Amino acid sequence: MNKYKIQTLNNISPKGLGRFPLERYEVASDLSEPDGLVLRSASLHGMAIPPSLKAVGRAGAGTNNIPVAEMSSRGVAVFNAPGANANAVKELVVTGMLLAARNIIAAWDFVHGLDGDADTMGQAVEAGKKQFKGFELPGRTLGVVGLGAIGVKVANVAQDLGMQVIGYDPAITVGNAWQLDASVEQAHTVEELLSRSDFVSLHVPLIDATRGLINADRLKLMKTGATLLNFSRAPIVDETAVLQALEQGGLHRYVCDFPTPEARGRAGVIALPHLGASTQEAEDNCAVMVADQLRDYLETGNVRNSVNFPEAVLPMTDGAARLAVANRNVPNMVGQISTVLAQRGLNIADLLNKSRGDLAYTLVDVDGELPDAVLDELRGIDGVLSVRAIDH
Ligand SMILES: NC(=O)C1=CN([C@@H]2O[C@H](COP(=O)(O)OP(=O)(O)OC[C@H]3O[C@@H](n4cnc5c(N)ncnc54)[C@H](O)[C@@H]3O)[C@@H](O)[C@H]2O)C=CC1
Ligand SMILES: O=C(O)CCC(=O)C(=O)O
Repeated sequence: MNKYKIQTLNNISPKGLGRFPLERYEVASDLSEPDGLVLRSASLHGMAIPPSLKAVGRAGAGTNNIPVAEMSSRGVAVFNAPGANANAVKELVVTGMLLAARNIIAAWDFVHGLDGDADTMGQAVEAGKKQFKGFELPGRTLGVVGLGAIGVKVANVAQDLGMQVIGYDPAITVGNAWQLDASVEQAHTVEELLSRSDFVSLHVPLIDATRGLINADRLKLMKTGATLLNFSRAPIVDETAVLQALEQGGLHRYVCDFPTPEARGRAGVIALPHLGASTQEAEDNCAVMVADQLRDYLETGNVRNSVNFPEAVLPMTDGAARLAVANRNVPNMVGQISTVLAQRGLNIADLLNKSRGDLAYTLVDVDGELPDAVLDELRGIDGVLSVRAIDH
């Protein structure tokens, strides 16, 4: 049996990579003809996609670094690790609110600039500290844009800290709505949320609809002295407009995880080096989750937590050979697939067909073996994107 080849494009937690058994997998950062890629923030945009590729595992949440539509058109499944780093981001958002509220960065810099003996330093501390007087969180309003895995955790912890919380997410899932503290209030528009919040925290994916979500016009709606936190992605915020709002005194702080040359060192900007998911726990959780999902997909064809393929789980039929076909979601694809199998005298023992948007996915267990000629014939059907016999 051939080994599956997994290429890593970033440092991936050994705990996750350890889920690929050595007798069935070769895992390396440098190998040819990979079956699967595992990555964090490495960009696949513009990269040549090897024809051998069957699956991509994003050990994290955001998939804007992956050309998902192109992967779909090649029948390549893309997986991520929903929620696996959400607690890490939540903790950094709370840190960000406190850094902003208590003027910690400026105070820290002030202490670094002190010199002299203990008495001199003590006097400077007591004289200087008044410039860093902050404010407390209870009673302040936090607006959370995007109530997914991270947004819900941020909303709930802020509620626990005594804050008023309002949230905006027109596509909140039922599962996330169940997780949300009942006291979190719904904002009906981004504008309403911005105008009512002392802190605004963004937790949306970078997609066309969220690019530039926070622009000059919307910044004008924010309360004077409010703080904006962006732990989502840089382009969700119009940074030029944010820097202007800081300079004009409308905005108190901009806390973000995405430093740029323009923002670095500017008054009011607290920029961190994309640290949201950088905890041992989150790195382990993400790597383990995507490794398990990739293994399941490669070894059984089952799909869990894909961002482009439908969820598809079919127990393996004993003694059967499994076929996995990704195709365009158009009529008569299952009919054509089963006709080819019937013409080749292959009996279908079990079948699952699921669709998601423009893509459909079919798992077929057939009695006996699946000759290569059958796979080639299936690949020739108009609308078929990828065909795989599961090697088990
Ligand atoms: N700084 C860091 O290290 C990290 C950053 N992230 C970023 O955070 C984003 C969110 O992560 P998760 O919460 O795990 O994702 P998620 O998919 O669980 O939640 C995203 C939520 O945003 C909502 N949404 C989408 N468009 C919206 C819009 N226009 N207005 C309001 N809500 C909208 C969705 O309905 C969904 O509920 C990721 O896509 C990624 O870009 C995620 C993890 C780590
Ligand atoms: O892997 C990382 O550190 C980045 C995490 C992230 O941005 C994400 O999960 O979307």
